[in-house]
Amino acid sequence: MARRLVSFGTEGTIFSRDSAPRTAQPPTPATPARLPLLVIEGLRKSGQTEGAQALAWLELQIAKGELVSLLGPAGAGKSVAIDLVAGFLEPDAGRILIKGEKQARLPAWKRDIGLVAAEPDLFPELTVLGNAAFPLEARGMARGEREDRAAAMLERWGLPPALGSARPGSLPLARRMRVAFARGTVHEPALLLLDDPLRMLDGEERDALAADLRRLQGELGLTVLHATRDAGLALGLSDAVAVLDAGRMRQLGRPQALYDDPADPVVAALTGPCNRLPGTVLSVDDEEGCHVRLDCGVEALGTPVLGPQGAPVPGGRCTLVIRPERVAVAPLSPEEMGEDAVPARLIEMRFAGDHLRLRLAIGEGGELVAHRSPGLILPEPGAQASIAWDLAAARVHRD
Ligand SMILES: Nc1ncnc2c1ncn2[C@@H]1O[C@H](COP(=O)(O)OP(=O)(O)OP(=O)(O)O)[C@@H](O)[C@H]1O
Repeated sequence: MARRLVSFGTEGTIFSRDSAPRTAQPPTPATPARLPLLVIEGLRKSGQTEGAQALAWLELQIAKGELVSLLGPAGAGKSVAIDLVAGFLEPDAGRILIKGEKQARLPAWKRDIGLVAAEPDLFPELTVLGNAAFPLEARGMARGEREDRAAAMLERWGLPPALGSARPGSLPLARRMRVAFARGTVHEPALLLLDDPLRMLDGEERDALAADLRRLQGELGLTVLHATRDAGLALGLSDAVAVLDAGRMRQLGRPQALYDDPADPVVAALTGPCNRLPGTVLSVDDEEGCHVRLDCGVEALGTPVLGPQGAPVPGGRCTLVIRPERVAVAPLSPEEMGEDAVPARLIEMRFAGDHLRLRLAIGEGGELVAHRSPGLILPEPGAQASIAWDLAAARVHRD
């Protein structure tokens, strides 16, 4: 592996939105450059069972015109967070401010929000136009004006005027979701809450709606808090992403900073495919990086991360994290491949469209995955191979 210095300082915060050095707890909340439209401070909600935490800690700010995603697996607390901001649930602790106003004790219908959930939840007895106009009707707007505005908003979301008189039940799901987006934005809410609204769509329909959301967010100046389980969607759509796991926010950052510099192995796994290789730290050096003996016996180098558990220390347990696309693979001996290359054996190679997925055996019972572009010269299954990575691509986290 090419040796180059990527040292991590002790200043900064893992909750910074920039790819600043990773540091230990306690976290400092992210501070957007612009005045925050939404402020969430120390938000907490207990779960439905004794002692459980539905949301153990959430702290973030969203500036006007920004889209921030809550990314986490099923049960991470994303919907609970959205429901707390919407006013459907009362927090046990913490504060929510929208445009500087405290939201405590403000019922949902008085909050300056729009909401689109995973199910379109349209009113079956109303027409498409009636559904889209509903928030304006609830605010007492005269029929003519609200129908004009609703028709214009439906069109922005890609629904032609002829559909206005249809019942939502007659439309396919992708179009019903678009009606729900029109209904969620027609009253120009200060904050748009999206509880995984693309979850049930797939393929082109999903991509098209995601692209329209991003475009209309800019055109309408929407400020958005979006919840999703899908790392690709969160990273591709958002100005910033808050990674949630078991009710706790683990890291907040810009998409690329999160992907390149996850604060811990859990964030690494939640933000994209990664190899997590357990081992013991042999040495830590500013120039040479962190020298690790993996449990499979292979010695490897990575950049030490000063994360929530502290920095890796010699003799301590650690996890070396490396993204599959950062693992170079060649049908060569380690000597031919270069300094710090590791002998490997190809177990399996699978075609995955834009890349090939290689499973490789290393050391005694070790295994890792590499993604390589089709067209590269790669080893044959079972044949000799070597792998290598750049020091900056591998991260060593203290366990
Ligand atoms: N109203 C509620 N009050 C207290 N706890 C709740 C409430 N609703 C859900 N929970 C609990 O909070 C935890 C998080 O659930 P939540 O629905 O927020 O997860 P999620 O991240 O949105 O998952 P998914 O992606 O499956 O929607 C779960 O353990 C759930 O049982």
